[in-house]
Amino acid sequence: MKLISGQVEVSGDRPSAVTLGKFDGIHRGHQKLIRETMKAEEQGLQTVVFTFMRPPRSLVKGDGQPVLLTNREKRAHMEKLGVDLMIEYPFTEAVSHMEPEAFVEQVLVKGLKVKRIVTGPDFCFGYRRRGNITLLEQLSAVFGYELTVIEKERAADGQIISSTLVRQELLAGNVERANELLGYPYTVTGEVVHGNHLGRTFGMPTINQIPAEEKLLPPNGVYTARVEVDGHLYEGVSNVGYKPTIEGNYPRGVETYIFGFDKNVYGRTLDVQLFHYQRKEQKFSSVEELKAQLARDAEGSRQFFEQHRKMQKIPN
Ligand SMILES: Cc1cc2nc3c(=O)[nH]c(=O)nc-3n(C[C@H](O)[C@H](O)[C@H](O)COP(=O)(O)O)c2cc1C
Ligand SMILES: Nc1ncnc2c1ncn2[C@@H]1O[C@H](COP(=O)(O)OP(=O)(O)OP(=O)(O)O)[C@@H](O)[C@H]1O
Repeated sequence: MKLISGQVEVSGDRPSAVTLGKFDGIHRGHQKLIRETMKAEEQGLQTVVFTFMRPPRSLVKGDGQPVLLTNREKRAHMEKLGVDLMIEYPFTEAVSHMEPEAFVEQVLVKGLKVKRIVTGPDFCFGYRRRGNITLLEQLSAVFGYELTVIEKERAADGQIISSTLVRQELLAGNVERANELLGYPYTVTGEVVHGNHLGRTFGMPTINQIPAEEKLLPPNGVYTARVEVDGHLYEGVSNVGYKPTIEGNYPRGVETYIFGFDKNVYGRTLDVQLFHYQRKEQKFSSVEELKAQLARDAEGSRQFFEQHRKMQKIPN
């Protein structure tokens, strides 16, 4: 996959099929849109995903709302989906004031040689979000591209899937629901850093990770989890939080006891997949109590995996 990041002037070398949006989370709706865009490969078009370097709303309103995917994680997902070109467009003052007609003509038509545009029905763009599918339809006759508007993907209960909904579910601790909407397990990526090496003395070595500041974390507590190391998925149990039982001040992090694993992974960047919220993070009155609870947490996680494997509910 080719990446163009932070450039206002973009140019594609081949005619393209383009889909646009923030794509935070790349949920099932986004995946449907991207797959639809990729169908144009049969007509010799390259698949382009046009996204902004950070959610436009955070700049417009000045709030730094946490994200489901960091830029780095988003790139990895796009690559895996088979996107040919990903554009991370800078959201500068000038860009936010661009009229939608100018954006279509200069960026999509002249820059990317667009022949097909794929969006959802509510896609808005340009100054004051005046650009919409009606305008894209009108301009398709002028610039000679085809517009495909796809219906919104829904959850099994009929609810429309959106990044906002996934964020709400995760913040409420509903990891299973979030995973259903995403179509994959919510994953936290981070470098493995040194902890206090206390876990080892309990017979439960853990990996400690401090995720990117902007990454949305579910509520502090214990989660059934899986960690990917060298292409292998290891089951385990994670704690999200500050470990209040242990003296000292710790940043909010993710700490995982990986079952049957004792390789040295310090300094490596690993993915932790979350499946199920088990309990709140607690301040125990002694390390002994914490240790006993950790054994129960691990057992809870093992049981979850065993039951869900039987129901074939755990993805490979
Ligand atoms: C599954 C799991 C649950 C945990 N739950 C708590 C908790 O409720 N309260 C707490 O203070 N620390 C909790 N911790 C963090 C432990 O305090 C930590 O694993 C232990 O201190 C070892 O840390 P170290 O790797 O820095 O040595 C939990 C850790 C894991 C892996
Ligand atoms: N459930 C869905 N099914 C199909 N397409 C979708 C779905 N949700 C969003 N899209 C489309 O994906 C593109 C990117 O949209 P965007 O990144 O704003 O997604 P969103 O999930 O609706 O985000 P938010 O919740 O922040 O509004 C748009 O064209 C949008 O219409």
